[in-house]
Amino acid sequence: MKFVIVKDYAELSRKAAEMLVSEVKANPKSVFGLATGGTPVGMYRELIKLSQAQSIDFSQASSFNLDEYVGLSSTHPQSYRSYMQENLFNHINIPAEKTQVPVGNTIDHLAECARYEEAIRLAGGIDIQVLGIGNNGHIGFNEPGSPADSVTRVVQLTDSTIEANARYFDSVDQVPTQAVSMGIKTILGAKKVLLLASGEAKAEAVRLMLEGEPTADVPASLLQLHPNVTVIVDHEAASKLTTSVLAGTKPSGS
Ligand SMILES: N[C@@H]1[C@@H](O)[C@H](O)[C@@H](COP(=O)(O)O)O[C@@H]1O
Repeated sequence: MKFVIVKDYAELSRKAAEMLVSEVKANPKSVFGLATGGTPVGMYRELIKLSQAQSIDFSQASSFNLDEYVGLSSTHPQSYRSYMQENLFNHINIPAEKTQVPVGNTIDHLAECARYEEAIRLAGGIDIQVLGIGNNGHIGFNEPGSPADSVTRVVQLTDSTIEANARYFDSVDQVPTQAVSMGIKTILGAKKVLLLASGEAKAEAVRLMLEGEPTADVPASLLQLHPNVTVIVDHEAASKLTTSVLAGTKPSGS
């Protein structure tokens, strides 16, 4: 696991965007795994800036988002599809039909989840998966207890996740209680993973992710099982790490 501490959110956003640009420059047909939430907003902003400044071509690229709320239509302002359109897709030349976000308001969730897994497989798998991290260590919407062999499925959101995400809705009771989410196995199937964490509220989750054994109780800790993970955190998110992690002597085997 490659662990990078940066001074602040601006630097984190720049570094992450530069990694995605390198990816598409090296392979114009890159398959991106994308994330939502507050953390990657700055990365998308930087990515748009770099793309415009350097005329980066996404016309052959494709993308798969981690998750979507159950019950929200793609045009709902708080859907993750709307988020992606506003924060990225409307501003780069990735073809609309090559951007995939799970459909949250289908009548047949099982079929949608199976279709999504199959679409990732047919695309040749994800080249680089971007992740944020929830305060409770979730990745995508894989809440504590999500098994390492889980694939795309409907998941129940925990109260803490619903409360944390209520800031995007008018009130907490408008936050959907379920989501369609890629599973841990889906995420671990990506060739590379890039996890971003910023701010003190993430410090404990970052510590639990990197210290100790991989466990389903802290879904992000299962990333220790992946051979190519880059974690970029700012000083605040790194503030609870022990010196052994900071010195690069832990986690072992990565
Ligand atoms: N499903 C998303 C996650 O993908 C995201 O990582 C997490 C943290 O969000 P934020 O970056 O806003 O703290 O929120 C949501 O639950």
